[in-house]
Amino acid sequence: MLILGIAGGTGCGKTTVVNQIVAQLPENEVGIISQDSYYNDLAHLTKEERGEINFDHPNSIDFDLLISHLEQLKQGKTINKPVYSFVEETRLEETIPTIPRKVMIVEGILVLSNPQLRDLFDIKIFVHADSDERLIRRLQRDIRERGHDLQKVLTRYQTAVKPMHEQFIEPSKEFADIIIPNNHYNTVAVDIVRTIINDKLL
Ligand SMILES: Nc1ncnc2c1ncn2[C@@H]1O[C@H](COP(=O)(O)OP(=O)(O)O)[C@@H](O)[C@H]1O
Ligand SMILES: Nc1ccn([C@@H]2O[C@H](COP(=O)(O)O)[C@@H](O)[C@H]2O)c(=O)n1
Repeated sequence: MLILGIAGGTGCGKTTVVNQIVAQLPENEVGIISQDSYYNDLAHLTKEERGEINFDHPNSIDFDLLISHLEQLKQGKTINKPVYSFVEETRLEETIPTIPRKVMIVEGILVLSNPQLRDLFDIKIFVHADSDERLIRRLQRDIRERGHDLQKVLTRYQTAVKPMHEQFIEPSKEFADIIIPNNHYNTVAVDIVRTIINDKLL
C-alpha cells in the first residue's frame, strides 16, 4: 500500500487537488480519507457548546482513531470510517465501511503536524495558497456548503483558524516532500503526483 498525506491551510485546495488526482485513476485502486471525518464526537454537547470548540487545534481531532484506522487498512482490514456533519458540528451515527486500496490518500489541515500519523505516510505533500486567497475561498465555501454565515466565518478565522494555522499548520510544511503552489489551478503538479501513483499501480 502507498499512503499519501496531503496537508495545507483551510481553503488551500486540498480536497480539490485530491479530486483532480483521483479523477483519472482507476476508481477501485485509490481510497481517500479526510481528517475532517475524524473530528471528535461532540454528541454530548449542545449545538451552542459545539460552536465554542476550536476546530483548528490538534486536540479537536481523534488522531488515535485515524492512526488506528490507517494501521488496520495497511493490514488489509476494512474500517468503519466516521461521518462528520459540518452543519451539526458533530459525528453522525452512521459510518462508511472502507476497504483497503493499493493507494490511500489522507488529507487534512493537520495531517503533517502529528508525528505518529506522519510516519505512516510514504509521500508527504503540502498544498500552498496565500492566506487572503484561502480566506476568500473559505468564506464562499462555508456559506455555500457548510451552513455558516459571514460573521461566523470571519470570527472563527480571527480567533482560531489564523492563530492555529500559524502555530501548527504552516510549521508542518517543513515535513513535506512536495509543495504544490495552488494560488491558481496547478495541473502540472497534479499530473506529477498522478504519475507517481500510476507507477505504483503498474
Ligand atoms: N486553485 C484554485 N483556484 C480557485 N479556487 C479554488 C482552487 N482550488 C480550490 N478552489 C476552491 O476553493 C474552495 C476551497 O477548496 P477546497 O478544495 O475545499 O480546500 P480545502 O480542502 O483545502 O479546504 C472550493 O470552493 C474550491 O472549489
Ligand atoms: N464544525 C466545524 C469543524 C471544522 N471547521 C473548519 O474546517 C476547517 C478544516 O477543513 P478544510 O476542509 O477547510 O481543510 C478548519 O479550519 C475548521 O475551522 C468548521 O468550520 N466547522
